[in-house]
Amino acid sequence: MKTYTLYSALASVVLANLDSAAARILTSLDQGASYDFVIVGGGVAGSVLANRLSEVSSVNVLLIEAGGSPNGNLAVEVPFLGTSLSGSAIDWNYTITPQTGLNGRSFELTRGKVLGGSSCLNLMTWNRCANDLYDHWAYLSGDDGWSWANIEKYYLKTSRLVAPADGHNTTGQVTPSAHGDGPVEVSVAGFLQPLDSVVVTASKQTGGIWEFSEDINAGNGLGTTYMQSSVGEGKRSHAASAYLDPIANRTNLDILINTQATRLINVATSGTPDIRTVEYAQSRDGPRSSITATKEVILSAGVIASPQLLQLSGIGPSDLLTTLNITTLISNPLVGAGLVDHPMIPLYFTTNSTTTWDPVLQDTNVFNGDLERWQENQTGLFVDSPADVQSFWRIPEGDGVWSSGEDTAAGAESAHLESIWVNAYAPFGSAPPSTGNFLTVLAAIVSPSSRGSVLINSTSAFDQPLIDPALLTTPFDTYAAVKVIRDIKSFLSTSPAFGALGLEPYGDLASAFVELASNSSEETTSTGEYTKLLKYAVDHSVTVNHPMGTLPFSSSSSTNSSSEAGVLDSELKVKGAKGLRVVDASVFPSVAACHIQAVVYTVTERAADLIKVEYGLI
Ligand SMILES: Cc1cc2nc3c(=O)[nH]c(=O)nc-3n(C[C@H](O)[C@H](O)[C@H](O)COP(=O)(O)OP(=O)(O)OC[C@H]3O[C@@H](n4cnc5c(N)ncnc54)[C@H](O)[C@@H]3O)c2cc1C
Repeated sequence: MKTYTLYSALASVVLANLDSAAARILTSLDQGASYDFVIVGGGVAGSVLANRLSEVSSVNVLLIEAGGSPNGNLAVEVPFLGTSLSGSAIDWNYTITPQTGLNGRSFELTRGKVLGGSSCLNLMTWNRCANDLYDHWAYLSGDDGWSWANIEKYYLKTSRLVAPADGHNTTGQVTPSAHGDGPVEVSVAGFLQPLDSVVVTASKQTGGIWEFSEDINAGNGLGTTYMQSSVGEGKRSHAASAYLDPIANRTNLDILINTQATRLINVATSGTPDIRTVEYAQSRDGPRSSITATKEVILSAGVIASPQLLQLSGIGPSDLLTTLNITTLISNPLVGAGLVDHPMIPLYFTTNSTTTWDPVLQDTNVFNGDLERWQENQTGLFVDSPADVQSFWRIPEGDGVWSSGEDTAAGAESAHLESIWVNAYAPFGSAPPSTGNFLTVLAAIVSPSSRGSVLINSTSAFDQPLIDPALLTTPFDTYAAVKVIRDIKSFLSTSPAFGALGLEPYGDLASAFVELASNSSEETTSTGEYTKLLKYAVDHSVTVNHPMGTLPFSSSSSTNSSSEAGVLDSELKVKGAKGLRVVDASVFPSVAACHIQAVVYTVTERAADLIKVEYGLI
């Protein structure tokens, strides 16, 4: 099943060819080329590292990327078309394993295969998570450098607030002082929808868990807020446009595209493995070449490919490696374990509002008109991602679910649940209805307790590993799936602002919504609401595409067998190895309860300084 099918059929007509003409971009390396740092993967983390390390003119940096350049791909540039890129040539087109928590369903997991990585295909929501996420990471790793007080300066280096595409007055919609002066452009929506003010009014009317927050990036990760996105002047601002394009004239950075790292090789003849050689190829059966970094290799291939490459190189669960006849260099069962993603349940409602953007999906002429408007002067619906408002909230302390388990969130300002408000039918796995007006509420669990894995089942880097996010496999997560739907149902039915929309649950949701039983013991009978909502969640859950945590960092002193064990030390170096670091979404030591790209940018900004300090470069 395809998770993001939104207007993919229509958008396919506007996909342009990749253009890989930027300077310093290579398709093969010169004989005898030498590099201090070799970075594998040119996504969010790899692009930031390539930029920050090559700021030092005395070092030479090589960035190896499996995909090509995103330049010239209209669907990357136009924010509204972002979801059409799932399943395209710049997607790795992974499929997750059949999910036991979802009745055996499996579906595609989108990951960018292009310079800029998944930031070229994502939905651009810009959340940096609550301060307490970073404080929790400092606590888990014993490294105060990860605390918010110390990492704030790195967040401020990632991005800057710019005006929305329509230049409207954003007073009360965002707090400028919470933003920095970095390369990624961030803005609130430049073509606000009628639904947005309804949700904001409802949040102000209702308060409590729905309370309005002027800026979700100002420290507290809770409340209903105008969504900020990595968009500037109506165009997507991604890792390659923000961090690579401006430095195309640097002569100490080479970018090798359309080239896949196939494994890492130990250069030590004895003692601690020194893993500074990268083997690479341009096709499954093509010749293998290799390059050795004089200082270190940094793996930024993302949450799926980074653990895959470690396992292919003999770093991972020794049982698994033995089964595949791979010699174990470093035995660590945590390599690839701990995969966590945010489950998301789309809820559909019909509405009597005629101001939804459903016609864009229902009529090619309307779609083309909006696209032409964007092409003319970057205005109109297509300057934004399909949603402009989001809400984050917690399951309260007194809730019975906590009697059987610890809080799954990082702290009191980190959410358990989220809703994203879309002013139309946002299709996930099925075509949109050909007529009618709709509201979609995307209900997500952002602090789930389920943990899955990424494990190779072949010795080729060209075969996808087994990716099991283990969605909805814990009692907390199934409870939270029902809870998030119920909280949204209650918000919609109690806040007067929604009254004028005439909302009615649509499709399977209509039969899942039943009146709360007067006798709570009826709740879990086959006709009770709890059972019906859980079935709805099991049948309809997808993910928000936020996988993380497959190579967690940890206390530098903890060993692989201790309870605080991780794969990396707190400076992101692979434990038990020399010359090898990992920097990407794999490294998160606990679940981040927000959309995670800004967290990856922030982590990487710190990582770049850690590397510079280690080699006396600052
Ligand atoms: C459809 C979708 C929607 C999303 N929506 C949002 C959102 O709205 N907001 C948000 O905050 N986050 C969102 N995300 C998540 C966010 O984009 C990612 O978390 C982030 O990009 C991860 O950064 P990364 O550096 O870890 O990996 P990536 O950005 O994925 O980069 C990894 C790079 O490594 C390359 N690579 C992999 N293997 C190899 C190899 N063997 N050799 C060479 N190169 C290799 C890849 O091609 C890729 O370029 C979304 C993601 C997707 C896919």
